[in-house]
Amino acid sequence: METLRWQNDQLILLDQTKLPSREVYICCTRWQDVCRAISILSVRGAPAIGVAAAYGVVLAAQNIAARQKDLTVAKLWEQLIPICNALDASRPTAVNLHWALDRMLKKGRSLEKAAIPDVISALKALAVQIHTEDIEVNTAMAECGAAALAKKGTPLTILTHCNAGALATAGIGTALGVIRALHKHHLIRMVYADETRPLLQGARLTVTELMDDHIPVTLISDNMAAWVMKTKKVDAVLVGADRITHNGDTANKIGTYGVSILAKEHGIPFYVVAPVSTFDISLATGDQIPIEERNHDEVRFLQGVPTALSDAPVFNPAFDVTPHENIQAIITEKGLIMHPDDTHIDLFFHQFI
Ligand SMILES: CSC[C@H]1O[C@H](OP(=O)(O)O)[C@H](O)[C@@H]1O
Repeated sequence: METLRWQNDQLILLDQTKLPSREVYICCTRWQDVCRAISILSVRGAPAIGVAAAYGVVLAAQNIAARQKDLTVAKLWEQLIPICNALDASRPTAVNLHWALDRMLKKGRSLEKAAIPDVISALKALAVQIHTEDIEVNTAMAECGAAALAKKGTPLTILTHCNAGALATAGIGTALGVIRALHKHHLIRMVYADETRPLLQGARLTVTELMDDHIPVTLISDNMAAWVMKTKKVDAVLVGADRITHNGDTANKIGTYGVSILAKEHGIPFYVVAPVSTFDISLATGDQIPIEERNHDEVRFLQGVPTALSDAPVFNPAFDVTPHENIQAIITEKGLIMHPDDTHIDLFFHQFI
């Protein structure tokens, strides 16, 4: 399975809403196709949607240039800015989406004197670079995380929430990347994967990824996490992230905050695995992170089967925020930030960024 591929000036996306039963690919020829795929989670995961959105800008630029023969660069940007805004608004929480679009816009602005074909080529090259960077960053994070966790040298039991795997990125994943690296060194005893209601990214995606890689995995419902921590000697919790603020507060899939409290209660270290592009240090604390609220039917139905009355009142936040005090370390491609807080994050960015 390939999360996304740029081929013949089109973006091919694996439709994750159809997994695990069907492996269906969507061919995106317009930016609107990408916008819709992001909003309905055909493509999902903070890093993956950033890469997809970058290609969405290329599709828009290609189509505008093909339709408008006397196009100037100024006119091209006049039309691309609202398109970037629409892509940015498709999912408000994951900051990688915003950073990728910001890089595309900055590249465009730097080419105001170039010929249109050169602008299109430069945008395509940058989107490919953003794609390639994510693959490389995943590998670096995996090695960094595995080195930190392998200290004891004994196989580990891990609990994870949602899907922070290859299906959430362009590479081997963030949290699942670390798990893959540990498995390569025979250091995974078992991975307990929360099903992650309401959209079941854990059951549908994480379990599929780990079984495909012959990594020991056990699917649990979300309400089993506490009992698994108490009875199954969990060594660590590993999760991904969608946005990390200056003090280390971390937005991730709904349910992550609760898992962090359970981990604290059981004395289990809780790790966030995220690339530097997931940090948004312009926000001081997690209560400033925009939390996406999604369609209420996502909670009223399970895979199309009603589980509540059609007019049952619903609250459906797609993310929650784990306070930095609950996080043992943030694992990035540049190294670990132990006990993340303002000071440690400032030190990290000063040293590495
Ligand atoms: C590699 S981090 C992916 C991150 O995104 C997921 O959310 P969604 O499936 O709604 O895109 C979840 O928060 C994961 O941790």
